[in-house]
Amino acid sequence: MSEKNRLLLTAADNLAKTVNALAVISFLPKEEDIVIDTPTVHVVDIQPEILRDHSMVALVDYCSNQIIDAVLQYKILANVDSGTVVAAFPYAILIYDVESQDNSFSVGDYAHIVDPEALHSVLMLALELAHDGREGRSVGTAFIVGDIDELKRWSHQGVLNPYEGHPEEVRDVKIEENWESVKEFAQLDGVFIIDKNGIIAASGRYLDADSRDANLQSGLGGRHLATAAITKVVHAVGIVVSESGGVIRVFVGGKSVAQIRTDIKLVL
Ligand SMILES: Nc1ncnc2c1ncn2[C@@H]1O[C@H](COP(=O)(O)OP(=O)(O)OP(=O)(O)O)[C@@H](O)[C@H]1O
Repeated sequence: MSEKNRLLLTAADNLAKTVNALAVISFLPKEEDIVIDTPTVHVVDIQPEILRDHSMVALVDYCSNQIIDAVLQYKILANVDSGTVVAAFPYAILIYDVESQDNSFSVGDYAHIVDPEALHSVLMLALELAHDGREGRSVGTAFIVGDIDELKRWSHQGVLNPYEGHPEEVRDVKIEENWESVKEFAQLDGVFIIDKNGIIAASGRYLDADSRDANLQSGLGGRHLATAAITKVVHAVGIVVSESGGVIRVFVGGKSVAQIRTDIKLVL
């Protein structure tokens, strides 16, 4: 690690201790030879060097965009929704409040619809799918979590349901050992429907809610429209992993309530 990066990380550590931060989010190259006291999260898949000769304004713009994306992912990975983090960039150190307006989405906000632990698990899974895809290919799917009787009523099976007849313990999204099969079935056409406690009822499911009224940003296709539409008629939270965009969107009440860009990846 260059001497400059070592200094930046040490300064970030000191600042983190002063403001009692939850973590240092490091946008510096990850190397093993420096360990700081504050828990550190490394951001990978970024190329800050591309901004080496840019203006101060461009740098600030870059840092603020990156920190918004990183903190949204950090909130999911660490399962926190309040507190402060310190971000260390090659050019700057920022103190950032995880509750800031850019990151106001919080799993607990939807506890009246979905068990927060179940929603947290689905978001973790969505992040893994968005980052890693499946067998080298990007995968798009959606998880609709909520009132399962209503979800069944507003959807139908597109292909045979691979979860049919299986016991709850292999259908529970809160159990990490079950994620491998979820990732496998995410390649099927259609979506997952999941009850409010995180028990998967079906995958390969086609949503029948009328999406003609869904008012989403242009460029979003059938999967996003259908997910938005079903959350308007059913007490449910919809999480879409886009196959084409590297973005996870969360829908409630027919509207997008969070947009998580996944072109950067955090490593704890
Ligand atoms: N009503 C629906 N219910 C379930 N799945 C759907 C529905 N409509 C579309 N899909 C699924 O979404 C897939 C992608 O469709 P489309 O490209 O139009 O969606 P999109 O919103 O642009 O998603 P992405 O960003 O992942 O490409 C389809 O192949 C189909 O599997």
